[in-house]
Amino acid sequence: MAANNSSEAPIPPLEEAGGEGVKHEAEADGKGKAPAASTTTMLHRSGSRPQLDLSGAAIHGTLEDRNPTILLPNQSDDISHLALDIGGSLIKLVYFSRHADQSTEDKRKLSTKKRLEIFTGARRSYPVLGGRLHFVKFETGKLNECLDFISSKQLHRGGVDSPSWRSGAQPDNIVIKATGGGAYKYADLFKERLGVSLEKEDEMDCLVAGSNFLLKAIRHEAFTHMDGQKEYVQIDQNDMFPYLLVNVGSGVSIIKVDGHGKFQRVSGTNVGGGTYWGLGRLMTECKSFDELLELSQRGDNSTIDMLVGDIYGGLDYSKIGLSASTIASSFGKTISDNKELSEYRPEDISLSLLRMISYNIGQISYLNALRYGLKRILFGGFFIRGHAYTMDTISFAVHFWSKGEAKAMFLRHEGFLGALGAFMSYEKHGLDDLSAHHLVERFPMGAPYVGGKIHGPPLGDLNEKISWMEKFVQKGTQITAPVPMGAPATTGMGGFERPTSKGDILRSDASAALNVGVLHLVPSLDVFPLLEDPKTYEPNTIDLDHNEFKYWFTVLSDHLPDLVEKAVASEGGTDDAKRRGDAFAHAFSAHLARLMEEPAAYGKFGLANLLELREECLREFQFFDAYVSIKQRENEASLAVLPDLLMELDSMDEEARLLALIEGVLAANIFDWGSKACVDLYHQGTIIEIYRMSRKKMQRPWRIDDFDMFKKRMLKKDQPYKKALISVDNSGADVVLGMLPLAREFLRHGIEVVLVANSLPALNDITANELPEIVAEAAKHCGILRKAAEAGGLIVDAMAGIQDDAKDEPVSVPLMVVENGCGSPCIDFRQVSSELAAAAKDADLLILEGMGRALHTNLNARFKCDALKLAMVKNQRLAEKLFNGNIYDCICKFEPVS
Ligand SMILES: CC(C)(COP(=O)(O)O)[C@@H](O)C(=O)NCCC(=O)O
Ligand SMILES: [Mn+2]
Repeated sequence: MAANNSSEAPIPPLEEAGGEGVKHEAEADGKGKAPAASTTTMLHRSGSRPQLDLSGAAIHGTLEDRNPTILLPNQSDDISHLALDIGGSLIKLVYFSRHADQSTEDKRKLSTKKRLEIFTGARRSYPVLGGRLHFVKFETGKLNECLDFISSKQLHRGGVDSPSWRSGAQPDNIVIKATGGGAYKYADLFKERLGVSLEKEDEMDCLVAGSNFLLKAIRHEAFTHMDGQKEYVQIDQNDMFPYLLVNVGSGVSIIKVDGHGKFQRVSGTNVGGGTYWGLGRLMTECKSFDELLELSQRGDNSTIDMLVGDIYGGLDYSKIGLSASTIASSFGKTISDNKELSEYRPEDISLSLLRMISYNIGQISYLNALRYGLKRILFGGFFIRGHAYTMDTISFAVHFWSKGEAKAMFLRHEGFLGALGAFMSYEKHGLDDLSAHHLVERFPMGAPYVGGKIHGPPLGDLNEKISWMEKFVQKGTQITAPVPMGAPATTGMGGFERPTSKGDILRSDASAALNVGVLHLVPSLDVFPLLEDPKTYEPNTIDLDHNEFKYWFTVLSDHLPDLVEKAVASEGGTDDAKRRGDAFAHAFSAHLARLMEEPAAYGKFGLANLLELREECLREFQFFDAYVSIKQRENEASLAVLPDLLMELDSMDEEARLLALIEGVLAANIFDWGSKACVDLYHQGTIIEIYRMSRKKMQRPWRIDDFDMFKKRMLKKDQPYKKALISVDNSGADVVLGMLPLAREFLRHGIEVVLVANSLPALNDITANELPEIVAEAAKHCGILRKAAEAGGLIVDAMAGIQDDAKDEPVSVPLMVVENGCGSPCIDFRQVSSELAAAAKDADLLILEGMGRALHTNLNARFKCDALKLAMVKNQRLAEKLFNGNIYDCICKFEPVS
């Protein structure tokens, strides 16, 4: 295991390890809108390269606008960057697709923007638009497939929606950024087949730029892998450097990274992925890298390697800390065995090779880390392929040699460093100052189905996706991912016994692909400014460990038929809707199955992510609002009884009213179509009957009951609240009979109110688009709401024909509605809409309502302003786990800042 010194070692070829059995891809083209991506500017790529064409730029908008839109008349409405890393074995593609133009901003958004003085892209000379970053790979041997892919999507011409494509015009001199040896080798072919020139980018530059980008912009990109356990590590953006980057391709490059664009290739080794695959191919009859890796799962290297115990008569050499199972000499046993190659099991050969090479890489990396005093070693490159045993072996070597001082880390996008770096080298993609909060990672329905004979996901439209899913289901391909996750047994300090494997099929490469989703770029997302400490903030209340996941797997699977029925009905119950419904159910079940196998498969995954995944899957099959008619029905029924409720409330004194209002919120939070228990309940009566019953049951003290503390603070005359952010939850009684009357009380106290609602539908949650209409309806019966809604720009014209019971009241504080940037039943305050972030700046009270936003997430979140968390617990297990309580318990948790 001699380390190569950089001065003597042959410079390894800078390409990736790989082989057959790898196709594409971790991408899909869901048509669902990303939350809150709102843009008005027209941008496109010019004919020659994907850059902004600034000619004829003009300011668009009024002069008072702080940050007016800049109209670029010569830009098309689509900008798409494509970059390639063409290695010896694999071609990696990274491309950016812009969202379709979403300039149709509704009145609410425009007036809110103005009121809150929201601007996007203030730090840039031009705004960056929302879009998606896709990661795709092909075997280099199947270059034609890659060219067909680029051509079918017209990626080299800005995508199929770009004007140049639609007009059929053939732009000349298109330049695509590319790195890797193939950028030289295949330049002519690209020119011939696609008419594009490849602009070569230095491979080291690209690796470093790609790695820096990932660490900076993607949350939980890096992870450690020890004894089968994956643990995500959040690297502090301000403390990223220095680190050692080890890119394990066909050969290995070792780079010391000191900053952005600041690095030095300090070493390398020619014993890398290519060596494993090359020797393996010669010594076994494997036809692909993956096959070889799969064999190692069942190998026993002690039949080939000379172990310490072989030399010491089965004993440890404890004086120097070597256990009997330590490999003394890789392949050493074969010297004295007198056996032919064919007499060794290919499984054992593969494992010996894998261990020899992985240890060697780990050791050389450690020595270089030691040489430069570095503690962090990041491993990338397609040799790793998300293969648990490879990662464990490398980690073990680093841990062993450094005596635990240095840490081996791996990257989820390990194979795409070069391609990402090439992508970053476009001068004006505008992505350099992105932060994690701008990127939302989504796992499209194709993700669980990579590998096997059917490759996916489908590249085209919805119909293709569905038929692909149907084909998949017919074939009955197993939805299992037996990536070995069991802890390999270690014996003392020396090394591992044979790896424990969970099955015979290795989906190493597939799992590597599964570990990355499509990155949705939503420039209008922000960190919520009232978070006490965004760095330590964790939205999920409960860790989704294996046990917990098992529970949620059952709950969500059981709920699926009902959800599909609602979704299909929401689309008219047509045959097409039924087909989509089936496809959705299969896609979501497959995700669940995949996560059941490996809970960390999609990065750090909590219940919030799981519930959001379900909504995203629905959108992917074009179910944009499964509960639309239920929501409408419940809104109407609730609005009909609202005047009576308001009258009843108005007859009470201030203190009694406040209690009735909070009781009302808790009682009405029962209308939750995501909870099995509640859905069962709905069969027993009308919405109004259930609401009455729920109110009657409101017995204090509630399971958490800070009401008195809240009342005291709320009614403090010398220090009234100024502005309350009220995050609402469900449609119908919840918002109409619960939250609106509470908001009205705040307005009555002269407190400005901002209602915060979902950007996209999720179950029966009310959305920010739907809310103004409900406020307007309610305002017909209530002067306070009407004046405030008018002041907040929610109602533009005073409505005719309504009783004007508020004409004598002074000009009201405003009532506004903002969207939260989410399309999920939960909320992650690291990624909220810029609208909400702007509205939050001077708020002194935050109210979170509902199980999703106040219990599953944010129960333990701390804010810089007072916070009131209100919810009814509609799940027995959660009630027990969090509060040692029971289903239908109520939570009123008040957390004043001082
Ligand atoms: C999806 C939900 C979080 C929505 O609850 P809400 O925020 O509307 O109070 C909730 O319905 C839930 O946790 N359901 C779990 C499934 C069940 O208990 O049947
Ligand atoms: Mn809800």
